[in-house]
This record gives sequence, structure tokens and C-alpha cells, in this order.
Amino acid sequence: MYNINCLNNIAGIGLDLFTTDYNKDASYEEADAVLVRSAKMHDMELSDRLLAIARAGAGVNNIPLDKCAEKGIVVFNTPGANANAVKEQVILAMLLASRDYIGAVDWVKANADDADIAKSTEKAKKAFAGTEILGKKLGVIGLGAIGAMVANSAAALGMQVYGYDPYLSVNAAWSINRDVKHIVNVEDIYRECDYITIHVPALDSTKGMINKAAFNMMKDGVVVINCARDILVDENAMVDALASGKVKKYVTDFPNTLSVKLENTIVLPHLGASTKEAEDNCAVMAVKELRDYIENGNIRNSVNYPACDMGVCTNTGRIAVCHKNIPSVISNITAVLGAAGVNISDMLNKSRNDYAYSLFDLDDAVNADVIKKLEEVEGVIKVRVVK
Ligand SMILES: NC(=O)c1ccc[n+]([C@@H]2O[C@H](COP(=O)([O-])OP(=O)(O)OC[C@H]3O[C@@H](n4cnc5c(N)ncnc54)[C@H](O)[C@@H]3O)[C@@H](O)[C@H]2O)c1
Ligand SMILES: O=C(O)CC[C@@H](O)C(=O)O
Repeated sequence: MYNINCLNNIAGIGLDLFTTDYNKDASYEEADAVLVRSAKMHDMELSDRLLAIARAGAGVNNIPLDKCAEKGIVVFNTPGANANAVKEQVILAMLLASRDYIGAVDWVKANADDADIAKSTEKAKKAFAGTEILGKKLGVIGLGAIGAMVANSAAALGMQVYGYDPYLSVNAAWSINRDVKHIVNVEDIYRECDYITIHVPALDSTKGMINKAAFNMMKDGVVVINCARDILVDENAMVDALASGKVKKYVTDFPNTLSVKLENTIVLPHLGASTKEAEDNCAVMAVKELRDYIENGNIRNSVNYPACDMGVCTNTGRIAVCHKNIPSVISNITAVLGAAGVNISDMLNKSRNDYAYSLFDLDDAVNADVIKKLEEVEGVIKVRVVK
């Protein structure tokens, strides 16, 4: 029986994929695997028992990835599973920023008792009028799962789209509409675009990337949209950019003590991924990743360990080893197995920065003594008998 703990609400369609071999109501302390959305895990204890954490979503800045890697805890996310939901919110954000729909709806509500509202409407509406997005320039910073969808949809709506992503993979590039202009210097987006939307992960290198220097380069009256993470925008610099009219409207998905008080700002309550479809997709993908890891030792879509997939084990046994990416680990492991008379029928070793992961399919069963010796190999972090 494997113990699963959910730190946030996870869609039932995903949880239903756990078989009766799983206890889905385990406490965090006794969990073999954890499912999480936005719960902050940086200050939580990581038990020796914990094998894996699956983030039902894209952003993993709420999880201590390095600390997990050091303890042999594999962290997964669900790339692309909620991208369409966020894309739809970004299109909404552009439209909300283009005419004062929120003010308009408030006006209608406030005048609900006006017997002459049909007539008053025609006078009042000019206060909420605006502009169209057709033909305007949109800069998309980060062309991953969400950015690429936003860029393609905005191009289909007739916008001139500028896309910037210095780390774009060739595969991702193939998914982007050829009308999207490839920008190699983000300053071109700042200087030329009427709307700017950001879709990069929250990392030390991206924190505050939309800052005073960036605002200074932007056109007067630009709209800035942030459905990625609040720390990407220097919101203290945003105060001045909004006050001077440099930024006409800021739309953010992240309420915090500063953003909720900003003028000319639309603050949404982190709703980007909150659709039934996205929540279902994320839950299903996260549970499948966890099950494949627990039952077969395979790693797909990890953010702190390498991808490593040997399918389903058809041999006598399989062991999985999380280890440091240093010399001699593999030769020392195979030496321990060889000395115990255990034949390796198949193996796969993959590395990612400082960490590595190896799967060994074995023709012979291994006993506790062999496992102990493997655990003692220099650089080995965690040894698990998968089968
Ligand atoms: N509001 C929400 O509910 C919600 C939902 C999903 C994701 N998000 C946030 O959006 C982010 C992006 O999600 P995604 O699914 O598109 O992720 P993704 O990993 O598919 O794409 C991120 C892209 O950013 C690019 N990138 C990294 N650093 C960059 C930089 N300095 N400049 C330009 N590009 C850079 C990467 O190359 C990658 O292509 C997530 O990390 C998460 O924080 C928010
Ligand atoms: O789980 C959520 O509701 C938000 C998810 C989102 O921020 C993400 O990064 O995927």
C-alpha cells in the first residue's frame, strides 16, 4: 500500500486513477507521495519516506526543488496541462484593459433602480469606451506552453505579435504561428508593443525582470499583463509607471498587499488555471506521473531529476537509484551487484546538473544486505526496490 497526501484540492478524475494499492487519505508525515497545487512547501519537513511530489500545474516556485533533489525526492509538474485556461485569461485581460468593462458593469448595477436606465445608458457609456486589439502590437515574453498559445491566438485575432524566448526549444518553435515575429532582444518588445504579457517561470534570474529600466523603454499607455507570478514584475516601480500614465493598465493574477492597492490595475484572484478542464488535465497528468514513478521507477516531466524511462519491468527485479552526478557511482553500484551474484539484464542512467538517476533491471532478486551496500556507495542518495 502506498500513501498519498493531497496538500490542495486535486480533481477527482485524477485521484480516481489510483488503484486500491493506494491510500489517498494519508497524512503528509506518512506520505510516500504528495500531490500539490499552490501550497507553499519551502518550510515543510521532508520525510525520509517521501519518494515524490507532483505539482498539478506548471509553476514550481512553491517547492524546494534542490532540497528535494538532495533527499532523492523526485518533483514532477504537468507541462501544458493548464495552458489553454491561462491563454483564455490573457485574451480576457487584453479585452478588459481595452474598454472599461468592469466600470461599465458596476455602473449598470449602481443604476439598476433608474427607471430611465435605457436612456441614461446612452449618455453614460462613453465613459467606458476604449480601443480594439485588432492591429495592435502584442509582446509575448516566454514562448513555452502558455506563451505560444497566447501568441498564436492573438495572431488569429489580428494582432501583430512579437515573441521573445532565448531558451526556446526547436520543438516548441515549431508550434508557433509563422506570423509571430521572432524577437531576439527583449528591449524591442518594450519599445514597440502596445500590450506586453509575461509567461516565464519565477526564478532568481527572472525575478523583477519587468522593472524601472524596462518601464522607461516602454511606449506611453502600454498595457502590462502578468498571469505568471507577481515577483516577475517590480510592483514598486509599477506604482510610478501607473501614476505617470506610462502603463495605462496593469492586469495581474496575483493579489498581494501592494498589487491590490495599485491604481488602474485589475487584480484577479489567481484564476488562470481555474477551469474544470485545466484542473482535470493537471490532476490526471500528475497522478499518471506518480504512478509510473512508484510502480515502474520511470521519470517523466520531472523538474529536478532527469527523464528516465525503461517501460514496465519484465525481469525478475528492478531497482531505482537517485544519486549524485559524480564519477564512479555506476561502476561501484554494478560492482556491488556483481559481487552479490546479481546479473544486470538492462540498465539506464541519466543525469541532470548535479543529480542523476539510474534504473537496473535484474535477473536475480536482491536482499536487504545488498541494498544496504548500495546505499553506502559514495554519491548514492536513495535506493528503491521497484519490483
Ligand atoms: N496564473 C496561473 O494560474 C498560472 C497557470 C500556469 C502557469 N502559470 C505560470 O506561468 C509560467 C509559465 O507557464 P508555462 O506552462 O508556459 O511554462 P513553460 O515552462 O512551458 O514555459 C516557460 C517559458 O519561459 C521561457 N523563459 C525562461 N526564462 C526566460 C526569460 N528570461 N526570458 C524569456 N523567456 C524565458 C522558457 O524558455 C519557456 O519556454 C509558470 O512557470 C507559472 O509560474 C501561472
Ligand atoms: O493550481 C492552481 O490553481 C494554479 C496553478 C498555476 O499557478 C500554475 O503554475 O500552474
